[in-house]
Amino acid sequence: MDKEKGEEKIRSSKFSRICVFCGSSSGRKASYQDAAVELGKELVERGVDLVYGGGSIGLMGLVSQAVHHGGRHVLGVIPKSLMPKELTGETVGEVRAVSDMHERKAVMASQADAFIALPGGYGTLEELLEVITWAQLGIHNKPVGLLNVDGYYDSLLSFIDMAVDEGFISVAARHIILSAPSPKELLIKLEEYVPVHASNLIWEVEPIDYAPSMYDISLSM
Ligand SMILES: C/C(=C\CNc1ncnc2c1ncn2[C@@H]1O[C@H](COP(=O)(O)O)[C@@H](O)[C@H]1O)CO
Repeated sequence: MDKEKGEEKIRSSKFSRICVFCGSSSGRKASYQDAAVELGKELVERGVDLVYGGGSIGLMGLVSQAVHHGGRHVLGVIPKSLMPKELTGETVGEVRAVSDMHERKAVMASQADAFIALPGGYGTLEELLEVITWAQLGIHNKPVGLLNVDGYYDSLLSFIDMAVDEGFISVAARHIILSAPSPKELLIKLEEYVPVHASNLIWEVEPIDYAPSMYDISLSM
């Protein structure tokens, strides 16, 4: 059950909060911007809250505003040095200031039950690849999905398939990445995801303001 606007509302997702990585730019095609808004509305529809990198610029702004206007909680995690408004714009929802980019990623990851990457640039790719690597190492078991709007991630997926063929990524680790062309299809895949990539490693890191999730293997981030 999920309390929303004074009413009891049944959450139609098994996720409480999803982390979205996306461009601080809007991209050239309207379809990228439309997908960011559509993803935000889909999260609202399913009663899912958002954690993201803070800021109102680019696709980050569009997805966060869609979730906030739909009445769901938005948590933006921003390094103090990025907080001046000319860098990130006016952020909606709750803003948590952190000391650096490493802490930002750790907080975003610990606060989410799943990850979605919309189209984006270096920042998005770096955040995406880090959570995939963490899944491979068994630091978490949370689903990771690419919103492959208009085939934006086709060449990345082809590259990863090539890396599997060349023996640098295992077939099991390839299954960590889910992808779909629309938010609805992607969320269904994330909901149905069964982790196959297990690790026996025990991760012992100081927890940072940590709310454990059902997807965590150990208290790890
Ligand atoms: C660095 C400058 C402006 C960028 N402002 C950003 N504000 C908040 N978060 C950001 C910003 N730039 C990157 N991020 C993070 O990386 C991801 C997007 O990066 P991309 O390279 O645009 O894909 C995003 O998820 C944020 O976490 C002033 O020059």
